[in-house]
Amino acid sequence: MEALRLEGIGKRYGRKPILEGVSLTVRPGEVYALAGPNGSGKTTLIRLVTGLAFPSQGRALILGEDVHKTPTARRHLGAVVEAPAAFYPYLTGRENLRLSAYLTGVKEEARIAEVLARLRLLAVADQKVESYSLGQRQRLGLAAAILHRPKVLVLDEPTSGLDPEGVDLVHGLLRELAREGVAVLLSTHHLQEVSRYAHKVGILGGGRLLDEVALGSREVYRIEAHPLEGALALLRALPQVASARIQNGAILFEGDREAVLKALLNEGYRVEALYPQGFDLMAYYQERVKHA
Ligand SMILES: Nc1ncnc2c1ncn2[C@@H]1O[C@H](COP(=O)(O)OP(=O)(O)OP(=O)(O)O)[C@@H](O)[C@H]1O
Repeated sequence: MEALRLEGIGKRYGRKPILEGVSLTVRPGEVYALAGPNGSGKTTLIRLVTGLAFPSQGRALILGEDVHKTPTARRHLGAVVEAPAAFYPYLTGRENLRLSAYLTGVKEEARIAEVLARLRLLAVADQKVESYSLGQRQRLGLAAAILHRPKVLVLDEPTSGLDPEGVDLVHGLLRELAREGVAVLLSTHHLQEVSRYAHKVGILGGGRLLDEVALGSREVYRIEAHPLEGALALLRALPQVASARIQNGAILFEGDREAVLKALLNEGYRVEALYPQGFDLMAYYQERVKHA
């Protein structure tokens, strides 16, 4: 079963539709990254998923329970939505986590030390939060979110405001948590970094989920064929080709290379090279958003 399921969820503020009919699923152990230009609705979607906003349409299910109808649905959820998360400034990091532990029913003190260590906060654990840097607060927010070992973790731009070391730490942690079976949904503007370990990327634009890219399953090839424009038109007409475009004097295409080669040679095109190419998520994203 999916850990997180959105069914046609949407939000309007007054008469203004912000999001419409967004459906997606995140399975245990999967990392789902939400991307989209500023104002495309990433934060709104995350607020809907975490129950901070009420949907105008559709529903959000965590382990099969409706977030907005069943208060207990959120017991499996860990989240950082407003970053950095709010803490009592006059308490230490450890004391703040003790409070979160109490509220979420975590009894072991050792678990607090464990998450502090995991977020590399042990050195400042007994300092008041008011003395924390922005990055330290961000990491404390994540520590509080994972304290009760949630099965679903939802994060709004978890790496914003972090230094490169902090960014690596957070990506490493999310990758590990996914390996441990946690379902992770995060929003990000850092597609390149996230694409190294995310399983799916959802692209938001114009209030809708424009596309979903399953990473690791895209077969992309570069082919040098002449004449180029005619070859591109031919590839685009082939049912075995999902997408094709020109880049630096060659065609990048996604699809069945045998079928492409056969079709080009049959039509008398000159093929000089054909080789696999890593999927360029950034270029794909820009293309997708441009035509939204
Ligand atoms: N409470 C609200 N009332 C009215 N409009 C809102 C409200 N909250 C968000 N919006 C509008 O919804 C749209 C989506 O905003 P949202 O913050 O979800 O986008 P985002 O993709 O997270 O943007 P960014 O990348 O800048 O963080 C924006 O046009 C914003 O002005």
